[in-house]
Amino acid sequence: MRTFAAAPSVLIALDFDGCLAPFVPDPADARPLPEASEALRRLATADGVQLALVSGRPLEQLRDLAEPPARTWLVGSHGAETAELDADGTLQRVPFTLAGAEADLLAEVTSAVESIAALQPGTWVEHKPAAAVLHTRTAAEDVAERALRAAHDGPGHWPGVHAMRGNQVVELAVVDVTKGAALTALRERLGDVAVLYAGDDVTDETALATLGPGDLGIKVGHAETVAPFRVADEPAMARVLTDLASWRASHHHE
Ligand SMILES: O=P(O)(O)OC[C@H]1O[C@H](O[C@H]2O[C@H](CO)[C@@H](O)[C@H](O)[C@H]2O)[C@H](O)[C@@H](O)[C@@H]1O
Repeated sequence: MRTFAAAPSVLIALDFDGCLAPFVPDPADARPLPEASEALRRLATADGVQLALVSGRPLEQLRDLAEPPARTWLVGSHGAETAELDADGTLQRVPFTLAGAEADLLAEVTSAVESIAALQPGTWVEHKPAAAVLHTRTAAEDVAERALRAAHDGPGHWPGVHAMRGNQVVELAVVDVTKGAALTALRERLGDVAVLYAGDDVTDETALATLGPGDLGIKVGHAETVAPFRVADEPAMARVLTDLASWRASHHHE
């Protein structure tokens, strides 16, 4: 981490749920830990540091829940949407629209997933610009597993549909995106930067897999990973960001 902190120019790219924000039953209640938010505020004003949040959340939701510092890059919907946050909180979007056929497919997928949720008590459907997400955190374990399998093996296998298992969710997207491809595009846009990426979920593995020499990959939690480093949970991740903010500040003054 000290070597990374000493690089002239760094991109610190972070997953949201399960990395900055602890899991909660209602996704609308998720918030970053205060220590993580404070560290991001310090990092945002440090020389040579760029910040990015890379999330499965739609962009506006990510901005409203995470309240990131101005000039933070936001990647939403697992990479389908990208924007930079202005000083006044406006999203400067890299354009994204669904093609007509994708929009039709999304309507069909949404209706199929709604039918599954209607049969499995405690499950519900989240609607995103390019995906429908079946949530099962508030269902009994056997019901959750049945619902996830039905969505994954049913509409999840339709041509043009990309199924992603997440933490007690399955997301069916009508565009072929990954956090890894989005992180690579962001790195190309920013030029010569060392990249720190941290995340907890399977979807974060595509981003962690893009990292190379000079970068820093951190897995949050106990799941299998390609990342060389690991922290136990969200509070431990917040401490990493706090240390990084301090080291970055002291390195700058050396
Ligand atoms: O890429 P992320 O920032 O980690 O977002 C992934 C998904 O996060 C949300 O769902 C997860 O967090 C919820 C709130 O803690 C929890 O209730 C749910 O079980 C988790 O899977 C969000 O609702 C999804 O849209 C994101 O794709």
